[in-house]
Amino acid sequence: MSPPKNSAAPTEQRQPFARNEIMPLDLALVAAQRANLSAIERRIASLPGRRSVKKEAQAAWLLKAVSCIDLTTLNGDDTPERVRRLCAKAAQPVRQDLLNAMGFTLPLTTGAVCVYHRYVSTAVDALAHTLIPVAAVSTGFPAGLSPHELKLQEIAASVAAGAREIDIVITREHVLTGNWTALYQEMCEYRQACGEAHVKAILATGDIRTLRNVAKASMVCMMAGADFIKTSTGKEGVNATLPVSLVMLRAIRTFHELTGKHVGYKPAGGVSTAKDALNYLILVNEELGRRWLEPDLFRFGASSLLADIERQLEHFVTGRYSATNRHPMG
Ligand SMILES: O=C[C@H](O)COP(=O)(O)O
Repeated sequence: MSPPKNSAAPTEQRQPFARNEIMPLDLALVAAQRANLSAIERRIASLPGRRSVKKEAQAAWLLKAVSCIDLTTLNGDDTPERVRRLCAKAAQPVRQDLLNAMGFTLPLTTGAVCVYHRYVSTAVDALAHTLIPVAAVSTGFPAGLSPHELKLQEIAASVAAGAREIDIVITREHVLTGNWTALYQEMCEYRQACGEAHVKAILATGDIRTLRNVAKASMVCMMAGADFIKTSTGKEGVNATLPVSLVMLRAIRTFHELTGKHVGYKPAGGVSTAKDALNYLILVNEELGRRWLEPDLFRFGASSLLADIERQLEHFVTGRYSATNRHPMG
């Protein structure tokens, strides 16, 4: 895989964010969604063997990955100070001496900082000198079982506090009971409550049991105006995986072929190594093409991925690995 040109363009030069729109629910299209498990497994098994990305190209791809990270803290013991440290890391994600040694001169930031609603204003203040957007997990994250009206109010509060991206969680029950109309209705209301803020629909794929459900839920959320579809909260038993990603990327491709709309993709939860990141980038590149490898259409939801990427970049520059604790996140 050749290295990306313009690996991590400054935010103001990035592609303008496209918006999806609400379209009518097409239940026949939902019913037509399939997932062939053995074909999916064969496709994923072929990934690491067929493509290896080495040295300079790998460093370029890892810088691209950094620009697509939603740098995340979603813990019960989060504090304003932790969020401020995370924001500082998002604004300078890779040490300047490493960037200098690689001859990398473009500004580099993460794609966003992702926090609970409580810390949106803290993050907005801490990032005020940057163009980095704040993403809020709203709608009763992670289970999504708060009363519907409260979920809509939480979205409105996050937007009012300055969140430019809202990561909503769907009600898994709607998928598990095949109630696609309820899922569509819910998602449409979330989309409307977000206003100008971009909305990412978290499917919680580890909870919805089958890849066919993943394909159908992806399609319903896109019809209901989701700007991104996202795998997981990071709190399910199983979070982002490559097979689930393949199903969601193909749903995005089908939706694009049918509507011309570009919907983004966000694998989240458990993506923690540079090698993982490269596999996801390769899969997205092969399934959707380079257009989807920009921060307006691709993000990693990750709390610890950046530390491993920085470690690998340090190894690329110095030939030595440093301890993970030399790359604190927050
Ligand atoms: O949306 C992001 C996830 O919650 C982050 O999960 P992680 O801590 O496994 O990287």
